[in-house]
Amino acid sequence: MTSETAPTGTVSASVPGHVPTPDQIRRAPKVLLHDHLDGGLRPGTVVELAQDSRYSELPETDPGKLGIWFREAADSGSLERYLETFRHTVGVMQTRQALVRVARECAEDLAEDGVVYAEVRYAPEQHLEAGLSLEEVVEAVNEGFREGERLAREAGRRIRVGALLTAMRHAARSLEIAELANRHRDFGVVGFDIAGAEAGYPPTRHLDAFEYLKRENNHFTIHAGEAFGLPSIWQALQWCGADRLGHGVRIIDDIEVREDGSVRLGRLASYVRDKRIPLELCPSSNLQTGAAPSYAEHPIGLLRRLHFRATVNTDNRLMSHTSMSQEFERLADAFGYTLDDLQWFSVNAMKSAFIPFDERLAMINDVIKPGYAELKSEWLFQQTASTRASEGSAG
Ligand SMILES: O=c1[nH]cnc2c1ncn2[C@@H]1O[C@H](CO)[C@@H](O)[C@H]1O
Ligand SMILES: [Zn+2]
Repeated sequence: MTSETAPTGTVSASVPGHVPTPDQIRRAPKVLLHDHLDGGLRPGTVVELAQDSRYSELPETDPGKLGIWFREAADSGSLERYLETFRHTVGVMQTRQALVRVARECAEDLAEDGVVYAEVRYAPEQHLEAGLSLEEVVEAVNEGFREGERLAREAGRRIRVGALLTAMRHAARSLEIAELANRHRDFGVVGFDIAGAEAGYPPTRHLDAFEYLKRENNHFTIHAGEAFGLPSIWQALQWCGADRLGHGVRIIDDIEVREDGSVRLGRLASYVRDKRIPLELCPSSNLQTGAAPSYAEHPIGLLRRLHFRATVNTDNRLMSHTSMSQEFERLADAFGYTLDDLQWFSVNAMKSAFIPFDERLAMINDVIKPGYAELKSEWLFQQTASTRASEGSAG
């Protein structure tokens, strides 16, 4: 497989340290591993679905105001309060039509943003209030993703979307959801996850689900190291056997940066880095829940320099008012990332996806690398043209 390219600061010979423009970032092929279906609805869709289903609890009925409400309510500094906002999105996602629509729009919106591969997660157990079965929920979401992929293709964009089935960590249905994920494997579902409030709900509560998935040779990620620190990450990896960490940002607590700039990794941080455990980092979400103070101080800067298998993700596009392009833009602003850095994150993410290795490799070699190469060569020729023009006007 491809090597993980040079660390920050070492730019390739062909492209000097050029911070990409918003347009280049949007056109760059991006890979998204951590995005919640119920955290990414269009505000206008929430309003319309609420009208259709006579859901009367929305705090605002104007789409613009509702979008702002979600962002502000999620800007709470605590994961628990952030999660309260999902009551309204889950509230309007209880019928087959609503699920198909939300999934279709999700695929379309991601494709429009230049995402070429996405794993989108949701908790089927939260969509049963109007009488759907777990199977019907999964079928509706899969149908929506397939429709969205098709509509994106018709609009000249390419995206592939896989689903991750989430079990809620405070509930007790994880084994059932793991079995559901296993039944729908190869039919749109690529893995399993647990989410919800972290403190007080360690991943080991769900050991039976993880052991079942391991026996089935299936894949899973675990939300860990977001609102709670190292013990949660350690349990997720060493007790539960997670393939990836949802967030995992608190691994930073096991890394010491000394005054002279040298760095010492603890045993757990070394394990995560050396075993190439993918970190599904979500910068904007972390700022809202208080897991990081600012983009510039977000641990992703250090984790990238230390060659952790870091990936960039949106978590909840509605609550964080973000997109993959936005996350990349914020990081490029904060850390001066170039197209080479953005390619590194995208290749890291593609390597860490739950689809078969040959398909990941094809995405890297046939889609991601050529996409970045195109942008870099475009920029190179623009540079040559503008240098010539300025030489011309000077002479
Ligand atoms: O960042 C997060 N940490 C933990 N749980 C989350 C996060 N974002 C969303 N959810 C939870 O996952 C459920 C299924 O998608 C959502 O309903 C929400 O409760
Ligand atoms: Zn999440």
